[in-house]
Amino acid sequence: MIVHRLSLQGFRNLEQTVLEPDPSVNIFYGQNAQGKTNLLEAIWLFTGARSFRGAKDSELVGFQAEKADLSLSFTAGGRLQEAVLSIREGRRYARLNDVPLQSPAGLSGEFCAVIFSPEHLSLVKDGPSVRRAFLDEAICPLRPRHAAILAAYHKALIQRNALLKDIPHHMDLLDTLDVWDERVGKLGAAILHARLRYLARLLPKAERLHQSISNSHEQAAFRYESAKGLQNVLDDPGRHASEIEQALRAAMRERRRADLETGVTGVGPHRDDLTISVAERPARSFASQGQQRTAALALKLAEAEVLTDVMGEPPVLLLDDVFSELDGSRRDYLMHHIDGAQVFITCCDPQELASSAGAVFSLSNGQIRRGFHAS
Ligand SMILES: Nc1ncnc2c1ncn2[C@@H]1O[C@H](COP(=O)(O)OP(=O)(O)OP(=O)(O)O)[C@@H](O)[C@H]1O
Repeated sequence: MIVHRLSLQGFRNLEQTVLEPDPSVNIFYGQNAQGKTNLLEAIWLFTGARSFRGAKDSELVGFQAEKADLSLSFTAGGRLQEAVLSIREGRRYARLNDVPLQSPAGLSGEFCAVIFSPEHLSLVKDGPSVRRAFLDEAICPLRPRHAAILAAYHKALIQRNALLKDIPHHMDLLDTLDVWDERVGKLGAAILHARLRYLARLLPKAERLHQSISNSHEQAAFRYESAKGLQNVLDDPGRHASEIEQALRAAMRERRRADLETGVTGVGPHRDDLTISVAERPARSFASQGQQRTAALALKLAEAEVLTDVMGEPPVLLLDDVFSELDGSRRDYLMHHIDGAQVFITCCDPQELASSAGAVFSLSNGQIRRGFHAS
C-alpha cells in the first residue's frame, strides 16, 4: 500500500498543503506541538477508523475553520485509488473513487495502515478493555462483518443486563432470559471465533518479533484468557464456532444465578483479556518502560505482518515518536525490519534516522516543508 499524495485543508493546526511522500521511509521532524501527530492522524483517518487519540470528529477541524477537507491518493492491490474525507458539523463523510460511502467505516480494508504511538503503551499498562479493543479493531479490516457483530453483541448485552435487573422484581420475565441467552451466546461465539482465528496468526509473530527486537534478551508470552469453563475450548484454535457457542452457552448457564444477583453478564468476550508477560512475569506490573514499549511494538508490528499476509502487501506504517525510549539495538532492529513498507515516522531530532530516510520533512507551526530547515 503506497500513499502518493495527501492534501489537507482546515485539519487541526496544519496549514493547507499537498504532500507527496516517498514510497519508502518519510521522516517528519519538529519541536513539540508543531503538528507531527496531527499529520499521522490525518493519514490514519483514511482507514475509516476514528482518531487513534480518541478525539471527537469536531475536534479534528482547525480552530479557525468550519470544515476540514482531506484527500488521499494511494495504490492498493496495484490499483490507484482516491479517497476523500470531509469533516463538518461534527461528522466525517467519505468518498472512494468519487462514490459516496454510507459511512467512513466503508474505507476499512480499502486503505490499510498500522499506527504505533506513545498511547499504545496502554496496551501493556492498562486494563483488559484496551487489549480487547486492539484485537477487535485489528480484526475489522480483515473481516468487515466483525464491526456489525460487535455492535449487535453489545446491544444484546445491554438488553440482557436490563432484564437481569428486572427479573428479581418480575419473576414472570425469567422465561424471556433464554431468548437473550441464545442471542448473546450466538453473537459472543462469533466474536470469540474471530478473535481465536486472528490470535492464531498474530501471537506467534508477536512472540518472534519481541525476541528479535530485544535481541533475544527477553521472551514475551501472550495468552488469551477467558472464563474458567471456556478456557479449555478456547485453548484449541481449531475449534468450530458451534463448539465455542456450546461452551459459551454452558458457561452462561453456570453463571446464571450469579448474573441474576449482580445484574450483569459475567461471562463472554466482553470480559476476556489478552495477558502479556515478559520473562514469565506479568508485564503490566513488572516490565520496565522500555520492555513495555517493546511488547506493545511487537504486537503492533505483528498486526502489520498479519495484514501483509492477508492483503498480499504491507500496510502503511505510522510511527509516532517511536524511537524515543528504545535503546540503539532496538532502534536498529526496527529501522531494518520496516524495510518494504511505506513508513511515516515522527521525531524531534531527525539526525539519527536521516540516513535511512527516503524523504525528510520539517514541521513548524503546522507548516510542512520538504528537506531540513532551521527551526
Ligand atoms: N482542532 C485544532 N485546531 C488547531 N490546532 C489544533 C487543533 N487540535 C490540536 N491543535 C494544536 O496542534 C498542536 C499539536 O500538534 P501535535 O499533537 O501534532 O504535536 P506534535 O508535533 O506531535 O508534538 P509532540 O512532539 O509534543 O508530540 C497543539 O499546539 C494543539 O493545540
